[in-house]
Parts: sequence; C-alpha cells; structure tokens
Amino acid sequence: MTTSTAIPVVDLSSWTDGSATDRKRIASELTDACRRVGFVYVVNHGVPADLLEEAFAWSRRLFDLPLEKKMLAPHPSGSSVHRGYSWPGLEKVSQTVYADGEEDKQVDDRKVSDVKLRMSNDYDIECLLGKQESYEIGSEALVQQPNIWLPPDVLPGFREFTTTFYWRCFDVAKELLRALALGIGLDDEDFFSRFHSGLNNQLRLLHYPPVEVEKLAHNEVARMPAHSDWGTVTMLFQDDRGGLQVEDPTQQGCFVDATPMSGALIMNVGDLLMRWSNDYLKSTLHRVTLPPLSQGNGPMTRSRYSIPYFVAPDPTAVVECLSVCADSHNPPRYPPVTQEEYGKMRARGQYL
Ligand SMILES: O=C(O)CCC(=O)C(=O)O
Ligand SMILES: [Fe+2]
Repeated sequence: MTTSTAIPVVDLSSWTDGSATDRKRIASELTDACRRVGFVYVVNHGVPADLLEEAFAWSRRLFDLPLEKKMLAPHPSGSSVHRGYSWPGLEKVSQTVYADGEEDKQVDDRKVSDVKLRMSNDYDIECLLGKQESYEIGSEALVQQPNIWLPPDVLPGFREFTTTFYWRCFDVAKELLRALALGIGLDDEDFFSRFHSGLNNQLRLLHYPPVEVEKLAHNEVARMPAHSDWGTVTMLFQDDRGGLQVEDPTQQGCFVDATPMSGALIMNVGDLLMRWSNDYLKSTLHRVTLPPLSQGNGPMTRSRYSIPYFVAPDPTAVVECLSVCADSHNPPRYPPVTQEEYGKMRARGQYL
C-alpha cells in the first residue's frame, strides 16, 4: 500500500521513554505537520493492534444487526444530544455555523440537500446507498450528553468494550496534546491536558455500506461530504478500504488521498485548536469518497468501517488565543469562547 506524500508520518515510539531531545524532535515534527497540513499519520501510537481489531469487530457486529435492533438506541432528534445510532442519511454534515434566530435558513438548507431522502420512505435503502450509518459514544460522566445504549441482551459486552476503548484512546490523546503543547512553544507541557479531563470526547463507530459499482461509475452516490472537525484533535482509525481524502493545503478544492497505512492512526487538527492557536495550526477540510473502482469485483463495492475519536476540551473550558501565537503584528483573531458555546453553535448546523 502506498502512502500519500502530502501527509507526513510521525513516529511516537520514543516519545514516552526517549530523551528530552527525542521528545522535542517528535513534538516539533507533529506540530509542523499540523501547521502545514493539519493531518498526520501517527505510528507507534500506543493503541495495541489487538485492541483495535476488537474495536472493528464490535463495530461490524453492531452494524450487522437488523435495523430494528439498531433502532433500539436511536440518535435523538434535535441538535442537543449527539449519541446513539444514526441510520443512513440522518446526519447532515454541514460547514455552516448558524447564529441564534437563523433556524429558518437552516431548515431551507436541509430541504435542498435532502430532497432525495424526503421523497423516499424512511428506510428505502436504495436511495441511501453510500451514506454512512454511525453510533456515537461519550463518557458516562457527561450529564449533558447521556449515552444511548442498546438493551444489554441485544449486544452483550458492547457497552463494556466501547467504554474501555474510549479511555484507552484518551490515554493516547493526552500524549498527543502534550506533544502539541511542547511543539507549539508552551512552557507547560500539560497546558492542553488541563482543559481536557476526557469527559467531553466522542467515540464514533462508522459504517459506509456497500454501493453499486454502476452508481459509483456514474457519480450518483457520495459518502461523507467535505467538512472540518470541531474539537481539539481527532484520532482516526480506518480499515484498508480507502476513500478518505484531505484538502491539499496548497491548493484549495484539490483533495489528496489519505491512503490507509497499516498500524497508523491519522490525527487531525479540529476547529477549536485552530482557533486556540490563532490559525497557526490548520483544521483541514476532509471528505470520504467512494473507493477506487478497481476494488469492486462484483456489482457492489465492499463496506468501509472507520472509527474516529474526537477529542474536545471540557464544556466550561475557555478557549482563548494562546499568547505564544499572537503578537502586535498578529493580534488574536477570535474572542474567547467556551467549548460549550462553540459546540452549540456548530451543532445547530448539523442536525434538525
Ligand atoms: O470515515 C472517515 O474516514 C472520516 C470520518 C470523519 O471525517 C468524521 O466522522 O468526521
Ligand atoms: Fe471528520
């Protein structure tokens, strides 16, 4: 498998036990990648391969359930709670940030993009081909976002595994936040970690169902449209199917493949970290397209599975321009905002 040259690779193996020089080098490689591209492959990240295999196996088991079983843990309507199962076509990925009072505009926008969906009956799989289904899990401690679990007899062990996996991912995320603090020039390596207790992260299981090769050839279906993530950083685990693409930082509108790399996770900068760093680090647009035609051996392409882990500051954390990222020639570009305020603003554009 080849790797896109546009997305740098950083090896974390000597981060924990390495010398101060090793740590500095890794921190600056990671930060440099985040500054130039906003996306980076991280190898030797510390999430064990067998744990990842298990996570993908649970994801397959979940999405293999009949729809009526998955619908026992439905994503609620409205934008305030982002948990549970979203059936294909429910999620509207949007780059629009709606201000208070702009709800009418939001409804209009949704009408345009979902005409095809509205004309169908709810579960008409034919018209939803290529759209993702997903399941969102948060920490049990976040009262604002209660988890929505399947009844335990539907998928015994799922809740236990995903909860453990959530916290294992956070262990790695904390190291990445430390490296970024060091790389960005902060004296305090734990600066970002102090705003992240871990309770506000989000684990998403994603399944992109098979699509007809015929439709793929005629460009009739898409997977996930271009968007940026909202939080601090995202760690993404993907299977070997491919399809993720990242906007070329030097050419707007031009996307490069984030080809799956065995054993690597992909880390990307989210909008809040970009804001925190006064746009020094880049939150880059990315999308999921269909896999190359050559992979389709029959009338249908294969399913794709991915697992993003979104890392966000605690709801009350105030995200205010870092002093190392501003000076008199480059004053702060954004007013301080709490994660909660920012999240609400973004969520209004995401779900009706
Ligand atoms: O499925 C993927 O590879 C990317 C998913 C993604 O970008 C997202 O869920 O925000
Ligand atoms: Fe994303």
